[in-house]
Amino acid sequence: MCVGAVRPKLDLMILSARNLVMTYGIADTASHALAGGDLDIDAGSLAVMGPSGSGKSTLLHCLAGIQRPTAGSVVLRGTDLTSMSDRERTALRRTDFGFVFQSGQLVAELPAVENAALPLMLDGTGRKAAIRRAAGYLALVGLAGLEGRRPGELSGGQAQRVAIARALVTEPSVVFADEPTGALDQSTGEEILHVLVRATSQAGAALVVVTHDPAIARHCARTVVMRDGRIVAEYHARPPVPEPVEGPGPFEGPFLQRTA
Ligand SMILES: Nc1ncnc2c1ncn2[C@@H]1O[C@H](COP(=O)(O)OP(=O)(O)OP(=O)(O)O)[C@@H](O)[C@H]1O
Repeated sequence: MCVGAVRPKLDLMILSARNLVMTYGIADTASHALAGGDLDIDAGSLAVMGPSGSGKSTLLHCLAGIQRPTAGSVVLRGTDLTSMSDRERTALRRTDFGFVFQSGQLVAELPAVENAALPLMLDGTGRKAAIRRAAGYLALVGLAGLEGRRPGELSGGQAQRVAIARALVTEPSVVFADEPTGALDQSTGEEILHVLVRATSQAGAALVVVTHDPAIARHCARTVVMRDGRIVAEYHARPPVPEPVEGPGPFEGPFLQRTA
């Protein structure tokens, strides 16, 4: 493991969804949460936006193998998740995906470093090695020195940093975050998103963030907008404009450029 170094990626396209359909209920009561559509996820950060009920969480759950779609495929580096058994998908989630939820969902009795090490210990890594690796990821998210604090002794933002370290500790291919800043104030939320984008990039993982907040989505390199179960728009952030070398010039902040 090399925390902080970019892991080489041989194949840029990590996850591909094709013709995704998710229907809840039947006949008159059917609700079409995903109405068919494609999405490719490669290295970098992707925000999924859209109004309430547009299908954001359902899309995330299908991409992450938590739910099996009614139709369509989700392929992780050549392996179709939709043709796997529940047991196989559960095993794949543990090794290939990391998750960050709205509130950290940390174990109150355990110190930060043990919370971050939990996925490794549950997967059979020895305690000492797991804790050493978790401490590296805590440092990556700016929590060096706070390894021994229990969740009750951490701020909301610090707790989310522990959750980010926990999501990265298994060295996943993709980190999925569902409204990861929803329980934080605006400035802490933006700070945490910045940490999440930077840490996942440094760990060599792709990031998929569901959010309703454009200020949060702006931290991601790419944004898709959903409506009625479909992706209806896609934007790419412009690369940051270099600082002018001499003299004051017009400031151009990062903004979104519509590409679809
Ligand atoms: N378990 C379920 N049973 C029936 N319908 C569901 C279920 N889960 C979601 N839905 C429906 O599917 C549609 C999409 O829901 P989803 O939660 O994916 O949307 P969302 O964009 O994430 O919404 P929010 O922003 O409010 O979380 C909605 O119409 C919702 O009511």
